Amino acid sequence: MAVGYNNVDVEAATRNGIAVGNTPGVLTETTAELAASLSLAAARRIVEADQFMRAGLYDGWLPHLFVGNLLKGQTVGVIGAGRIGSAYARMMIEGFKMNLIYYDLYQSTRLEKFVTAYGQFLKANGEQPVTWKRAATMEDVLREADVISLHPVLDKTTYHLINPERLAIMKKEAVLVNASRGPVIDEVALVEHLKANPMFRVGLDVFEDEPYMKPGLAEMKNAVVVPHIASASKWTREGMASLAALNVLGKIKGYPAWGNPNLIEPFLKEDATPPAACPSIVNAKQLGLPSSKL
Ligand SMILES: NC(=O)C1=CN([C@@H]2O[C@H](COP(=O)(O)OP(=O)(O)OC[C@H]3O[C@@H](n4cnc5c(N)ncnc54)[C@H](O)[C@@H]3O)[C@@H](O)[C@H]2O)C=CC1
Ligand SMILES: O=C(O)C(=O)CO
Repeated sequence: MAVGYNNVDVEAATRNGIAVGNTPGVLTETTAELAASLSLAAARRIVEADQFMRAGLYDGWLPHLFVGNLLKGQTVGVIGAGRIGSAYARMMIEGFKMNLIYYDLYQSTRLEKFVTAYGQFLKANGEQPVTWKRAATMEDVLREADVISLHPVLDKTTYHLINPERLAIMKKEAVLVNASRGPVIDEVALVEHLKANPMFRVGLDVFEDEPYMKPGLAEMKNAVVVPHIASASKWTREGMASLAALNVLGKIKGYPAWGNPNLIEPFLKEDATPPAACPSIVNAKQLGLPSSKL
């Protein structure tokens, strides 16, 4: 069960009349929160400092001990401003008063409106307003942002989206976070970049050859690594299980596909019968399945 389905050959499934279900929406905030956690952990060197403390190396406050990056007033870059990317952007903007630059194939009007409104609120309170920019190219995001989080789907257009050339244009003290899919980053190139740029930091939830890391990554102090736990909250995992089970049940019962997979709340109510529909079938259109609404 997952929202990402890059590991499924949807074309082959469609050719064989097989419906492919996924679990959108219930992972959005949980995954965005983990990306925000990785951003903070990398920017403020939390894991390094924790290891230092546990090793008994702390012998008093020092002005330069584990100095990291301040987020307030800096720029957050989002590549792939869909459900999760937009939720992450809102957290970083509202939580840390960061400015936004994003790159997506589509305009995220709702996100832009949110930043504009929040900027006006800050201004009305005598504070520096936050700003947003939709970048014309991914390179613009990489050049300008202080913290960059990757949230696109994995497909041919995003495979090794972060490569040696693109790493080279990022700021030397940037923070890069990936809670999308491992192969979005060329991990061998990343290890080399981390070695050459000790102030460059990453927070990774996903890896190119999961469950393995590329040689050298585990030794890098400027990398925070966690084992694909972005969606690991109880509410989310229960929601994923419910959506997956309701997709299967719906197919067995011959129900139509739900009309709007971005609006899955009716399937999650504990005190109500779920709609007679499959919550999210990604190849519903290609299979010619009828569509249902509330
Ligand atoms: N680490 C984890 O546990 C989790 C990882 N994921 C990953 O996150 C991905 C995104 O999930 P959602 O936000 O729900 O999907 P979404 O479909 O709402 O957002 C994906 C966004 O990527 C954009 N995009 C596609 N190709 C692009 C390109 N070449 N350049 C820039 N943007 C591009 C799309 O236009 C879309 O806005 C999933 O496909 C999955 O792989 C999702 C949940 C948990
Ligand atoms: O849903 C997904 O795409 C995952 O990676 C698992 O949470």
